[in-house]
Amino acid sequence: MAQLLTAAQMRAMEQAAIDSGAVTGLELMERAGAGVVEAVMEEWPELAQGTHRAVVLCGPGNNGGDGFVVARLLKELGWTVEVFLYGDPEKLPPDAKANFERWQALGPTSDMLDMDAASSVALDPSEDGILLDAIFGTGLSRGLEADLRLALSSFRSVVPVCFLKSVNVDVPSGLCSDSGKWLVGEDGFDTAWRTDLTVTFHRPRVAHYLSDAQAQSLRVKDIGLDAIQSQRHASSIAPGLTALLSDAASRTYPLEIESSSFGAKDMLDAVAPQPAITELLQGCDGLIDKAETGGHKYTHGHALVLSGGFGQTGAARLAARGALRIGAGLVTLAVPGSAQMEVACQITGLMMQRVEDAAELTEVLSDARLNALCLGPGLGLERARDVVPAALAFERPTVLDADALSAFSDNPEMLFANLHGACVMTPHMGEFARLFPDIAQKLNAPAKTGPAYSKVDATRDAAARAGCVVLLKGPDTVIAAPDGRTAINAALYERQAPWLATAGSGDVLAGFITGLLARGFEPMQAAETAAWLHVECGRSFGPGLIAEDLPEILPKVLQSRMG
Ligand SMILES: NC(=O)C1=CN([C@@H]2O[C@H](COP(=O)(O)OP(=O)(O)OC[C@H]3O[C@@H](n4cnc5c(N)ncnc54)[C@H](OP(=O)(O)O)[C@@H]3O)[C@@H](O)[C@H]2O)[C@@H](O)CC1
Ligand SMILES: [K+]
Repeated sequence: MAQLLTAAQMRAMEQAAIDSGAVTGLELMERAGAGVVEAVMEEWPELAQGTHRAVVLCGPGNNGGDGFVVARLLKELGWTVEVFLYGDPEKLPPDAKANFERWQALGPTSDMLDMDAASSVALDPSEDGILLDAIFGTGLSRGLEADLRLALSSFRSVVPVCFLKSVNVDVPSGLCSDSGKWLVGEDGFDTAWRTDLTVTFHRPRVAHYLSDAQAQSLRVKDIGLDAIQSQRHASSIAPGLTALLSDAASRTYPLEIESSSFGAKDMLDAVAPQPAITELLQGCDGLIDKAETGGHKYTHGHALVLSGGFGQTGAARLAARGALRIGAGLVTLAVPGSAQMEVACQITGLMMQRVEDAAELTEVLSDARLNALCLGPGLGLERARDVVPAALAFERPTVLDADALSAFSDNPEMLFANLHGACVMTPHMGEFARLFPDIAQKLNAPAKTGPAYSKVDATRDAAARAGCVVLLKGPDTVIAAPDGRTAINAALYERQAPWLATAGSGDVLAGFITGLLARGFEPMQAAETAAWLHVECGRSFGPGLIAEDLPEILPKVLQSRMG
C-alpha cells in the first residue's frame, strides 16, 4: 500500500528530504520537470518522435518553476517553446527563479495577461504539441482572479485549433489538491476544465481521486523521495523527521493507495494522526475465495435479503444473486405473500421465506444462523419503515440501501437511533443529501479557499454521526468508518467503468456487501472489497453491461484475482 497525499504532507516530505541533505529543492524541481517530459512522451509516443511545440504557462510559485524546467528540456530537444508567466519574475521563490533565469538564456518569457498572448499562439497552428499548465499546484490558496481566468480560457481555446494536448503539472490550476474542488474567485466563477493529462510527483494527491472532471489520464512520476527514504531507514537516522511531518500534516489523514505501482509505505507512516485512507486501485486484502477455505455452506454464512411486494422483487433478487455469487453459503429472500409466486418463478440457488411484516421478520431472525441482512433494494418505503427498525434491533451485520434510506428522509434521527456498528449504509448523493442535509450543504457550497471541505470529509462526518460505515457512491466512491478509516474506490482514469451507471447496479453492490458480511468480513472490509469488485466486474464486462451481468461476471474477476 502507498498513500495519497495532502498538499501539507507533500510539502513536508519534500522539506524533510531537502533538510536531510540528500537532495536540494533545485534537484527535486529538475526531476519534476524531467518527469513531466517523460510522462508526455509516454502518454503520446508520437511526441517522442521529431520535434513539436510547447506553450508553457508558468505561475508565481514552484509549480511555475517546474514549468520553466520543462520549457528548457523541450527546447534542448529541439521543440518550439513559448513561455508565458503570470506574476513578477523578481518575486519567484529561489528555485523557480533559478529555473526562470536558466530559461531566459534560451528564450523569451511573455506576460500571460497580455491581451494578445493567446492569439499570438493561435496564429501558427502548424506544429502539434502541448499546452502546459504550470500556473498553480499544491500552493493554490484561493480561487483565480478574473483576469487570470480570462487569459487561461483564451489559451485553452487555442488547444483544439493548434492540435495541442493539454497537460497540467501536479493539478490543473484552480483545483484544490486536497479536496478535488474547483475553487471559485471573488465573483463566484471557477476554472473547471478537463485536461488530457495530469503529471504529479511521488504519490497522487487526494484530489486526483475525488473528481471525475479534471483529467483524462494521471501519471505519477518518481522524484527520488522513496530512494532517499530507504537510505535514511538504512542508516537509521531520521532526526526530527516524525515531528516535522506531524507539524506539517496538521489537517492530514494519511491516504493509502493499494497499488503495486506505488511501492511500499513510506515515511509518512511515521505520521498517523488519523486513520488511513485507502485508494482501491488493486483491490483489497482479505478476499479469500470460497474454494480456498472449503467447509460447510453454513460456514460461509446465511444472508437474508428483504424483498418488496408483487412487481417489485427484481432489485432484491439482484442483490440476493450478488450475495450468493460473492460467496455467502446460503441466501434467502424474505418475501411478502403477494410476491411469493413471482419470486418462486424467478429464482434458482436462492431460498425464499415468507415475511409479511416486522413481527414475522422478528420471528424469522430468531434463527441466529441468518448472520447478514440486506435492507432496501425494491423494499418500498412503507415496508421499509415497518421492517427496518425490527431488523436493526438484532444488531446483525446489515446493509442499508435505497428505500431503507429514503424511508427515513423526513426523520433521519429515527434511523440513526436504530443503527449500530455492524451496519453499512450505501447512499448515492441524493439519498446522502436527504439523510445528512447539513453535511451535503457544506460539501456542495462553492469553495473560495483551500483546503476545501471534500467528499472524504463529508463521508467521514456522516459515518461518525451514523456510527456505522458509510459508502457514498459515485465514480469516486468514498467509504468511511466511524473511527475515521477511509477508502476511495475511484472508477477514474484507467479504471473508468461508465457502464456501471445502469439500473440495478447499486442493488448488486448492496448484495455483494451483504454476501461478504455473511462470510464474516467486518463492515469496512466488506464495503471496500465489494466496491472494488463491483468496478472490476463493470470493467471486465465492458459496454452493454446490465445489472444482471454483474454477479455473473464475478467468478471470472475472482479467478483473475487468484491468478
Ligand atoms: N517544494 C518542492 O521542493 C517541489 C515542489 N514542486 C512543485 O511545486 C509546487 C508547489 O509550489 P508552491 O508551494 O510554490 O505553490 P504553487 O502552486 O506554485 O503556487 C504558490 C504561489 O501561488 C500564489 N497563489 C496561490 N493561489 C493564488 C491565486 N488564486 N491567485 C494568485 N496567486 C495565487 C501564492 O501566493 P500567496 O498565496 O502567498 O498569495 C504563491 O506565490 C508543486 O505543486 C509542484 O509542482 C516540484 O517542483 C517538486 C519539488
Ligand atoms: K498546474
